Amino acid sequence: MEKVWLEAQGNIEKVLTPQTFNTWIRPIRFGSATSSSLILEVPNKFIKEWVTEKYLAMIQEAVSALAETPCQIEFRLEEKTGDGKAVDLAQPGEKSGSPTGREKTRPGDPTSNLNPKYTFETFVCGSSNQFAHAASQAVANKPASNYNPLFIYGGVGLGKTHLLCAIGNQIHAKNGKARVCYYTSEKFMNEMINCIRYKKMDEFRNKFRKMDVLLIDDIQFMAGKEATQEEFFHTFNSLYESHKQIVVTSDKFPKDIPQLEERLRSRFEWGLIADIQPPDIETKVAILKKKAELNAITLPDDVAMFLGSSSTSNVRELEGMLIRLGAFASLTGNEVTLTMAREVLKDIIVDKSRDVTVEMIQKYVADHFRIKLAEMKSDKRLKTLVVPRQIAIYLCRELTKASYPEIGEKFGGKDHSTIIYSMKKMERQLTQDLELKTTIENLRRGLLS
Ligand SMILES: Nc1ncnc2c1ncn2[C@@H]1O[C@H](COP(=O)(O)OP(=O)(O)OP(=O)(O)O)[C@@H](O)[C@H]1O
Repeated sequence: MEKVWLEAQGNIEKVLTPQTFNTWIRPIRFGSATSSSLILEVPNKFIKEWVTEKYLAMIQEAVSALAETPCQIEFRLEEKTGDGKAVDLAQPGEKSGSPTGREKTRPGDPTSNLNPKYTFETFVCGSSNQFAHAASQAVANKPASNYNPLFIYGGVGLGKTHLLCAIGNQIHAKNGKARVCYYTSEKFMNEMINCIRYKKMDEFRNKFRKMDVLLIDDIQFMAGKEATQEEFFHTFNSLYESHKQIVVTSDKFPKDIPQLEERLRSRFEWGLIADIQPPDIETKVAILKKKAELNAITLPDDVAMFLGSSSTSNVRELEGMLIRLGAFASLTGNEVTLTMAREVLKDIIVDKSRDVTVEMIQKYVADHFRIKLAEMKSDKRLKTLVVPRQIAIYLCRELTKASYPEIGEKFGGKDHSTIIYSMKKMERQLTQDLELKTTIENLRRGLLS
């Protein structure tokens, strides 16, 4: 039967393009046979899946014709000649590959594309990204082991590149000799085009295929670029078969990337797919605080909250606002305050407070303290009424554009000097009373949500 298979392969070669034949059919080897079935060996599960889907009928026909009897075809994964285990990049001794495998990374190596600031230490983990964070850490601790490929997807500016680089940086920190390559898919494509132009494709292929870890950012840019996908597909297979780690990021789930070849899509789905969701307010605030610390910007809690409550989930945009505030503060020699933040960012932050009215605040605060609206507006001096009233006045000033006289008018016709006095008192108390501060923050958050 082995002869039958070799002959069948020859016949199939005549009807397929050389590229297709070499990719899918040539690697298939004779395994064993019975009178009515043929077991063929394929080098990996990707080829097995693809060939079963696309070429099984053709192979069956070719073999049955030569054997002169209907023949069942079964594919089996080839036994690896090596140990078949994942390479632990933390153990330099286990590495195989090209003679340059033990060399230190040199300037100009693709590793130098990694942003050194994007590490796990600088990444804030919250409920929105904890799965992707954990998966990335697992991959960084044990590359090419459990999650290969790792596919990270999520919206714009949610930290995909950060995690991708963190994986690369950690692997590299553990083992300086690991060949870690970070590329955006766009750069991969541009470099490939140049190499085709200058007839350097062998160099291009060798460069990627000798990597221990390949990190490709924004894979969705490969959509519709057939030649790039084809090249990446071969790079992928070559690395995967050599037990090298592949991590890709995308703004979409594999099946939602338009014009992505099925064979690539299925490969991405073989491994682990981890998503990053938009951060909640708490995570946004925690990220802002971390970024402020890293950039030596003093960021008061109320300002962090103000930025965190803005409608954007894009962390890059939040970071931009923070840097702007920091720059403004340092240029004017002032501290970052809420008033300053509101002024400096008035064109950027879609200020939800614009929708908040004095009446809404009065009702919300009155409900919170379980007092009547009429009591809120009255002149009664009971402490149980004075505190909510002063808090409401403070929030009116903070969240609405109403002037002191307008606020006074809506609080039972009080004079504007009473409102100013109330504001000043509240500002003073806020510097000493943490409980009051928390109450106001919660009320503010409730009003803006
Ligand atoms: N959880 C986080 N902790 C700390 N920084 C974060 C976090 N998420 C995002 N960032 C920061 O936000 C910025 C944008 O992140 P990044 O570039 O990784 O986003 P992305 O998802 O790759 O965006 P794009 O879709 O545009 O490629 C970076 O400066 C990154 O450090």
